[in-house]
Amino acid sequence: RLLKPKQLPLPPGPPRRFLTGNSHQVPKVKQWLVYADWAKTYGPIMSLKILNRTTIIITSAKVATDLLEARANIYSSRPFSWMLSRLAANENAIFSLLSTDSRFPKYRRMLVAGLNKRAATGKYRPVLEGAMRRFLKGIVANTDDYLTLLNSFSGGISLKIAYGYDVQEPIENDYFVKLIENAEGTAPSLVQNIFFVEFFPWLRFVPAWFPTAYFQRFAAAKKKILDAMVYEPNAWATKNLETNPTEASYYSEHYFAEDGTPANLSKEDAANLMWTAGAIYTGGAHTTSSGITTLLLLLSCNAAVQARIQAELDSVVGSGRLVNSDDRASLPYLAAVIKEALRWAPPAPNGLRHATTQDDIYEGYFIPKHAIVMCDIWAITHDPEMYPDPFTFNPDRFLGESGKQQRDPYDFVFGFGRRVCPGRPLAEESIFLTISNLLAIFTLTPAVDKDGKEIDPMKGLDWRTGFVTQAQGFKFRATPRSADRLAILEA
Ligand code: HEM
Repeated sequence: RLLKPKQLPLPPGPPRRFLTGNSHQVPKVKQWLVYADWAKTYGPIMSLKILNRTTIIITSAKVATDLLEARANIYSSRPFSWMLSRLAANENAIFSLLSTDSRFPKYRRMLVAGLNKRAATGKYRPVLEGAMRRFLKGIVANTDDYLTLLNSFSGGISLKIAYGYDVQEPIENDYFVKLIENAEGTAPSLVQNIFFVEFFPWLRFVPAWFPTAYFQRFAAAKKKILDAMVYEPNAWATKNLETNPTEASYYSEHYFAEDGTPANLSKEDAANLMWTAGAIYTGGAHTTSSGITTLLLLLSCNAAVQARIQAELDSVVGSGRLVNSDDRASLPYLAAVIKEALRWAPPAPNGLRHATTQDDIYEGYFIPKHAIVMCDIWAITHDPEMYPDPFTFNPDRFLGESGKQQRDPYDFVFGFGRRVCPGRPLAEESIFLTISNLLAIFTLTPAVDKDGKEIDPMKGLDWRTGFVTQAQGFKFRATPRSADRLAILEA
């Protein structure tokens, strides 16, 4: 007799407590390491119960491909959260938007078309090159401040592409750059903490002044931050386009009709534009800079890898000009280095949470409708079966005949199925341009202590917890390879 799906067991997981389930075990920091560790006991598909909600955790490429890709029709929604979606009013943002919402395919189409490779290497090329030059000049002035420089770099690209907005100097004081910097961690704080309103939705009617309604006041404060990131640049863009209609950006492309007059968008289309432009601004802000930070870390302590990249650059590009997008296909070693760095430290190690839209069965396990599905991308890119010796940074694994057989980590690092990152072409291009030109002009070495001894950047290294992680607490030096090369930056 066939069992009904609900009679099948959930995937295994750590032992649960009566009523509260696994709530006491939910890791607060570096979740990707904890889940990878649990997988050694419970296998590549696990389940947690947090009060009455099921979370499925995937830690292998096979399960991720079987479910998030092959069954994308079931696994491509986002979890509904009373705190994030409703009380902080973020349900229209693509990161929270349910796949069953009629706007979902529209948002995706707009973003995929707006951020594709042709756009990244064509109309947005001057934006990426300008941001790269600003970053490299900042490195000349003060290498120690590279984190601020990087956040301004990726924030600046997103703002220019999304709205046509030029960041103001000094960049770290720019209003919109500051807005996004201050918003870091806002959305995770609404979904990673356990709020009872998620399990007893009637609590949302408890007024904010009520002494126990801390969650209402918390959500209201976060709503202000999340709203500002979407409404304020949107208001700036519409106003700017009245006086500056030639500014090319994602926003202006939708705002004007083909004949150059305002397209008189319907209320719905104007809202879609506001939310998708907001997705470029927020989605692009920390991810690319996380990838570049990892490369700075790895390159500064790998002289041999750097020397090989520089030799490749010198033979393909020479020393008389900056590297540009047309060179990318001729620089396979550099491509392997960047790929390996993103495998070694995926910027979004836990990805973004998916959710199911119907009951499902996988390998004899029951996966309920509305389950939260998390994929531990870090665990996959550190699977020793797929990437032998996974903790070693080894770009050679992607080169030569055996390199061709190697599974591409970008299949995981940018997420899955219908939710796969629409910003990937832009991210790849900006990382390539920055790292190639950095090494064309400078050589990186670890920072030195007061006695002139090199400090091992891996010692005392830490990683930020959040949707996007970033290496913290290391320093490096950037020495110009020659005065002539440095001069190209100013040309
Ligand atoms: C190295 C850089 C980047 C990495 C590693 C990265 C990674 C990811 C990942 C893992 C997801 C979740 C996919 C899923 O749910 O399965 C995602 C979603 C997304 N990313 Fe990126 N991303 C990067 C850069 C960017 C950039 C530059 C932009 C925009 C300019 C962007 C915009 C988005 C958007 C809008 C989504 C949400 C898609 C959806 O919910 O349907 N990302 N990204």
